[in-house]
Amino acid sequence: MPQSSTADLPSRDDATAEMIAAAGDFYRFGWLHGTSGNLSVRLSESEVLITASGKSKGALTPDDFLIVDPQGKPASKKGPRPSAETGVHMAIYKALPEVGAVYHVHHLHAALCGKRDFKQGYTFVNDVEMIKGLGLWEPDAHARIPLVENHHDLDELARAVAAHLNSEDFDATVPGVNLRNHGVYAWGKTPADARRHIETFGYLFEYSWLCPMHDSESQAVRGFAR
Ligand SMILES: CSC[C@@H](O)[C@@H](O)C(=O)COP(=O)(O)O
Ligand SMILES: [Zn+2]
Repeated sequence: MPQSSTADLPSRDDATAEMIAAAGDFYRFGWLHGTSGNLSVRLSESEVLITASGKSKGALTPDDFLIVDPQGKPASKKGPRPSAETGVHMAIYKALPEVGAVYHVHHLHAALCGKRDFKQGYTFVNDVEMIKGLGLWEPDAHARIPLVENHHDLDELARAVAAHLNSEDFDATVPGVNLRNHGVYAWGKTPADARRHIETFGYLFEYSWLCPMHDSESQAVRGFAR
């Protein structure tokens, strides 16, 4: 699992604290109903700390995390089972060596936008201040938040995400992907970056769904000036 620098990677305790705090907030935002969602943080070139499968992410304790290797295999035979979607996390770390954290939530508006936009393959956002939360600061910044088909077979899902990240369509300036009828994955160099990106996607999907002239194309069609 090569990456540019391992110097700034967090300790297990710090990564655990970051994920418990982020997941608790995402749960209270209504993005992690039931046992949905999963979170991981890279600890070293060969270790990722990930949430255990089937836990309420609103009430995680340090025992609800385990270390897996780059293939997603648990480091210890004892302890909880890793997230069912460990393969998706590993596909992201493999394709994007600079990534240090991957967070996944089931955001309602992401699922709604995914249903609406699946044919075009992305949700288009522009003309909204919050786009800066993705690190896009140009005055005319826009983002095509990509949509990938969901698969019940989780190995197939991991392969679909890997194929997207390695495709010509992949735009590295947009730090996430929306899975059709499922939820959003966002990543970042640090846990704080991944958290900011998840929260920004949450806002952008709600805005896109709730605002009938949410992008410049829709504004033009409806005759709205900027
Ligand atoms: C609550 S069903 C959702 C799961 O199928 C999955 O998509 C999910 O997000 C949580 O799976 P988990 O194995 O707990 O990490
Ligand atoms: Zn999920």
